[in-house]
Amino acid sequence: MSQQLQRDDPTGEETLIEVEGLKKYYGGDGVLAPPPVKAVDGVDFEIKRGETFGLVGESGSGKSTLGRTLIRLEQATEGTVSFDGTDITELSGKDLKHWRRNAQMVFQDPESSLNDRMTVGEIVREPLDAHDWKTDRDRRERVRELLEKVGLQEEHYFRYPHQFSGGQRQRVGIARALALNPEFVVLDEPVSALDVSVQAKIITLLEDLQEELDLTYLFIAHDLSVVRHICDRVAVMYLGKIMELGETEELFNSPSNPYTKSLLSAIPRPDPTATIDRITLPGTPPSPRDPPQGCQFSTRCPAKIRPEPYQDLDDDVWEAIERFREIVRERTRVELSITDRVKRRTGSFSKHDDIEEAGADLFDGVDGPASVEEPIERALERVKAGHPSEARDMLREEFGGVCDNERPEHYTVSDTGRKSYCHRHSDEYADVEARLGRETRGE
Ligand SMILES: Nc1ncnc2c1ncn2[C@@H]1O[C@H](COP(=O)(O)OP(=O)(O)OP(=O)(O)O)[C@@H](O)[C@H]1O
Repeated sequence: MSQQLQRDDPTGEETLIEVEGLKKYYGGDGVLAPPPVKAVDGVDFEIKRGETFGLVGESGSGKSTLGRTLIRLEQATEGTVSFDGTDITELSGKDLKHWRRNAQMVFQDPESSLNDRMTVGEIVREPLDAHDWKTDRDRRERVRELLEKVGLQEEHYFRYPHQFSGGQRQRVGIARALALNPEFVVLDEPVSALDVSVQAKIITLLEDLQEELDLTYLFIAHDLSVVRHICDRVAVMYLGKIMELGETEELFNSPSNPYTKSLLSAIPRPDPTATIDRITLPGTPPSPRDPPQGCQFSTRCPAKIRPEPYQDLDDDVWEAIERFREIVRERTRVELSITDRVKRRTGSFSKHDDIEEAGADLFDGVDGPASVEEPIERALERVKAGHPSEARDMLREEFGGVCDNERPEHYTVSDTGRKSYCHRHSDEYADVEARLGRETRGE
């Protein structure tokens, strides 16, 4: 049942960008370096010509990095990005410079992305100069034309960004991005920094420009209502991975992935009597330097699959185990000083002694079988001795199921080709709905 995301093309529309196995890691070079930050950790998808493709997810999930890597502002660590059939991760020198005209970016914060010492005319003109575009006179003419296109006036040419409102500055940013007539534009939170009334105007402008200039957009956003309004398809990211990808309305109306469900359940609804249960995620997202071994979402997933021996364990006990594992994982993030390490070696380490209390709080009044107590006790001792990573691994071995240990596949979950990254879509397990329904009904 597994397929790569880019293989299916139910719409038959033309592909502009095809992404395969794309990874972008930061750091991690050298023997003594800490592990790399896995900002984008293996994504596959395609963007159709003329569409607006949305990218959503919590802060730090890798959206901006993915956008930047698609247009070669970052060099991919692994994988390919084909633009109209050319693998742009391989381009260099003149070929890269020439290709850059095709793909541009509009940034979130028009305040800091525009050089305050240059006039608006100079800012918009800069890419034309850099690419030696036609003559001086043509460039000036082009800038005037662009200012008009984005709703600014000719007299704005000689003004400076600080003389403009946030919305006007973003118009300048858009004019600059369009200067070289790109086919593809990455819009990285283009309206997040603006007042709501201004947001609507900029969104309308972007839609009009798309229509007029046949643009293809990658639209990165936190605000899900804006995404729902503007995007044809959406990909939901978590910890460098695409959790679900599909047509916007369908994905918003009937999400399949537990992460998408929890993300969408947090949107305030116009009808307060609507019976959508809010899913509150426990814990914090793991560090992208040390992502979970199995599904990226496994440490917080409300639909996580339990291992066979614990299928019938009391829910309260299971919940306490999961929370205890979270606390132990948090301890693995604590950096130890040299003194701490010496103390650890001499057996006088006490920094993590409070784990005892946390464990007592969690398991107090919870009646678990001896088979649970014993591994918890062993883990407590390892944490206290200053080895939380060992405790974490022991706990995973004992209580970890398929979600903790194996990366899921992307399953096709609808007739339109929507994909979701979750073990529960396999026939072997109860589906997400069944599990979350049970959870919210308190069964
Ligand atoms: N140049 C860099 N060097 C090291 N780590 C980086 C760099 N750029 C991004 N990261 C890390 O990569 C991860 C993904 O960051 P990214 O900015 O792509 O996420 P995001 O989803 O766009 O978040 P936000 O919505 O806050 O912008 C984060 O952990 C971030 O700290």
